Amino acid sequence: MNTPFTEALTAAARPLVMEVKLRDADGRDLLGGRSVAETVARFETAGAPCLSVVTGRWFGGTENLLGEVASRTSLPLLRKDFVTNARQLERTRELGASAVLLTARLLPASILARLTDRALALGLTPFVEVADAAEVTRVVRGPECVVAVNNKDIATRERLPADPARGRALLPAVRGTGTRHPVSASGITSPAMAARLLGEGFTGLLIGTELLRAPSLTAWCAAFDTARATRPQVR
Ligand SMILES: O=P(O)(O)OC[C@@H](O)[C@@H](O)c1c[nH]c2ccccc12
Repeated sequence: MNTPFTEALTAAARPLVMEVKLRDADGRDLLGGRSVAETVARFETAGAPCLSVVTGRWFGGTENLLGEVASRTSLPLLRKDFVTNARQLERTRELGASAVLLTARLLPASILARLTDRALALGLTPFVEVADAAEVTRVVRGPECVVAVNNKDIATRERLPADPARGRALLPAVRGTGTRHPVSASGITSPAMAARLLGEGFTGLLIGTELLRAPSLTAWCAAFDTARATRPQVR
């Protein structure tokens, strides 16, 4: 099943899910003096196919933030939060998202399966985040999900540096779920790293901090395009 979120990601020249996140895990501001509206406009101008909105309060988010972003753009939106029940999924839909983060680390297998079913029934793409091989085995309905490898550890509130080797090791298992959208998420810190992950076989990337902090998004995207063009694709 294709949804606006997966369609946009598949069709994108640059398959980057650009993230609106107000603060990092230590409470430091990430918008750099820009308003939410300006941040959304900046991502749209850079050609983002879809956006992620962090509503989790660890990162300064609220449900209102998702509503605000939805009122500013018609791009498909992913809600990133620690969703644990069906009511939150309904609310996510009401607020205008088209995809929702389900964090395998936080959810027992039966709950992950139930929330995946419920999200799909509501027309939301499950964006299932995994961090190890055991979590990958708990993904259900893989062909209808985005399956994202989180390069950071949510158990340490993502404070430690990213481990891109994790994605490389897990990619075959992630593909084995049947997903058409293996994504690499978190801790992507340069255009070269982003290009390398796509070269390794990820079909999309989720990037927050690095793009929010980039002095020029145009320059970042140009460097990314150059890095991609000079890297052979290994598939
Ligand atoms: O800013 P980064 O390192 O590019 O990471 C983005 C995103 O993956 C991160 O914000 C995130 C990963 N898992 C989450 C769960 C809830 C909220 C946010 C997140």
